[in-house]
Amino acid sequence: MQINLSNLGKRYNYEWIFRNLTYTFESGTSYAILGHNGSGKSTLLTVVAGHNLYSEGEVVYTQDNKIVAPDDAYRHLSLTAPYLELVEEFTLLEMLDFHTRFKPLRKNLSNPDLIDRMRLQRSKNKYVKDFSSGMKQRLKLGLAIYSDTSLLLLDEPTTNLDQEGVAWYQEHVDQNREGRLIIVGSNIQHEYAFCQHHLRISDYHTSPRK
Ligand SMILES: Nc1ncnc2c1ncn2[C@@H]1O[C@H](COP(=O)(O)OP(=O)(O)OP(=O)(O)O)[C@@H](O)[C@H]1O
Repeated sequence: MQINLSNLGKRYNYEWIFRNLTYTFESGTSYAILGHNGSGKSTLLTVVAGHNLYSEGEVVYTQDNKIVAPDDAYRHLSLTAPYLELVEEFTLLEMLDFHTRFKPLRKNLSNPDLIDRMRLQRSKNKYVKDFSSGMKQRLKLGLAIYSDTSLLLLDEPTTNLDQEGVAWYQEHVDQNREGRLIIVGSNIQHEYAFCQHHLRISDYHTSPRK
């Protein structure tokens, strides 16, 4: 997946979050969107994911040299973010069955294989609502990283993870980078250390922002 942003701008009410953003995210490359709290990292990620409307400019998605209609872009992407909820009423096995009906897994992994990779074997019949916050984060990351998508969007990926969880994230994202466009929204170096390019969202502010 390649994404071209042209003069992109997003406004909430009368406040411009970013403006005049022209940038190309190349396929097979990893990018970090950097900026202080409230600078607009999540806003840009949700706009790129098509979950949030932009106010001006253009977003063009290209896959294998063919333009992807914006309404179809969601088929090619996976996103994880603190504000996205899991289905709490499912057990882990039910959650995976549900998710993989819409988003098959990479590398012909089965659902039990993914549970092994997430190191959640002992919790396969546990309800998601009874997971710890770190287990929920590992589940969200596992679903995103291991979905068979060419665009991986990671917003604050190590939220709620301990040191072992951070190492797990780094290992698994590294094993699943090849050929994919990855965009990380973050302020924490260990979340985006693997990214070749950095986009500072404050470069696209129209005035100082709090
Ligand atoms: N739905 C909304 N309506 C109005 N303003 C919003 C909305 N969502 C976000 N904002 C504003 O947009 C700005 C950017 O928020 P955003 O969440 O994108 O920042 P961020 O860089 O991801 O922050 P953080 O590092 O704290 O997660 C903030 O001023 C925020 O208040």
